[in-house]
Amino acid sequence: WRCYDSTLITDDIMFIVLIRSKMGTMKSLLIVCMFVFVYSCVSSLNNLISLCLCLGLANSRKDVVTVTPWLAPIVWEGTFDMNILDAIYKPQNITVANTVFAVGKYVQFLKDYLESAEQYFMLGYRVHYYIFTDQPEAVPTVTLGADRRITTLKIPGSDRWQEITLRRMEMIENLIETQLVSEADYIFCLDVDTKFYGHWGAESLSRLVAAVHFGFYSASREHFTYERRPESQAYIPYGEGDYYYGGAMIGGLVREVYKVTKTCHLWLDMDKANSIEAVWQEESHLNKYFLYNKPTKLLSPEYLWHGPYAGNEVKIIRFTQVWKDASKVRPN
Ligand SMILES: CC(=O)N[C@H]1[C@@H](OP(=O)(O)OP(=O)(O)OC[C@H]2O[C@@H](n3ccc(=O)[nH]c3=O)[C@H](O)[C@@H]2O)O[C@H](CO)[C@H](O)[C@@H]1O
Ligand SMILES: [Mn+2]
Repeated sequence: WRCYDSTLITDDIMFIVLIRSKMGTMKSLLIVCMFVFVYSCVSSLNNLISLCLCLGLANSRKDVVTVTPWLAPIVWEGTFDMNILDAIYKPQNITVANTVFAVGKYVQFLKDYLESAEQYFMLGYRVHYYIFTDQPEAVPTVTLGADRRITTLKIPGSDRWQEITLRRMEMIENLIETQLVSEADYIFCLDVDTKFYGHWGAESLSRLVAAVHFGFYSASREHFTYERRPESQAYIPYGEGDYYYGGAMIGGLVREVYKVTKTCHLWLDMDKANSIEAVWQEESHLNKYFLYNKPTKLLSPEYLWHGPYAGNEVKIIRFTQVWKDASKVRPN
């Protein structure tokens, strides 16, 4: 059952890429055919499916990097086959939790968020939205698909937007601890000032999933806006760092995301005790966490974009920030 382990699939991809670059196309094709034959004789059907996926799709995007230096896939349009992925994940009967916070004026984003999620997010899977808000009465009534439901959780408001965004770590940690360990398999924690515009499905599932921030996917690491003050727990020195990840998306197995939120909550508390707030609040801490706990899958900026128009490499927008006048919607 190698398909369940993304790193093993990646091994296969690397093997194919390696022989294609070392030999001519005909020779490598012959070797691949022999390999497929031997492979199919000795492996399960699932292994063969995994190999076919790699043969067909591994090199289909030449304009973008599709694998990290630690061999985690970076998900771009054209690098995966939904039929194969659904054949793997659907039989597992998984439940996907989705947390979203709508505090103060941000409740206005809920309608579009939920309606678009119902059109594109994890269709065909059991989805449970958990909406944290200070105004449960303002949660819109949205028609949900079969096997999809909403739980509204009342939380206090705040007069600082930074406090609202960074407190998400602690609240998600508590939710997982008290409920989700027994209620869900995977979780995605997303920003609410957003909208889905395209398919977001099982290709996004893995043990620990991060999204490459749209502003930095082609930037060099010196330009990443990591926290640079050594006094903060989020500190990352110049010369270190892999990618700059967006705070608007944390995903993965419930138990893995629990570790993210617990650790970041601890670091946020330590910073608070030292009267320091990281430059991008919990996003800075998240970047520190992912530097030392590498995500097993990265979502390309298709999954965290910043407007309705696609870019050069971004051929499809799946999930995007919506425009907001921060001075009008934030409390400070
Ligand atoms: C695209 C992206 O990666 N965005 C991140 C970025 O700025 P953003 O400008 O995207 O932050 P933001 O104002 O959207 O706040 C993040 C989230 O906190 C919630 N919220 C915030 C304010 C408020 O009054 N009410 C409320 O409910 C809401 O769910 C919102 O989506 O940096 C923030 C930390 O500084 C977060 O890490 C965001 O996820
Ligand atoms: Mn946002």
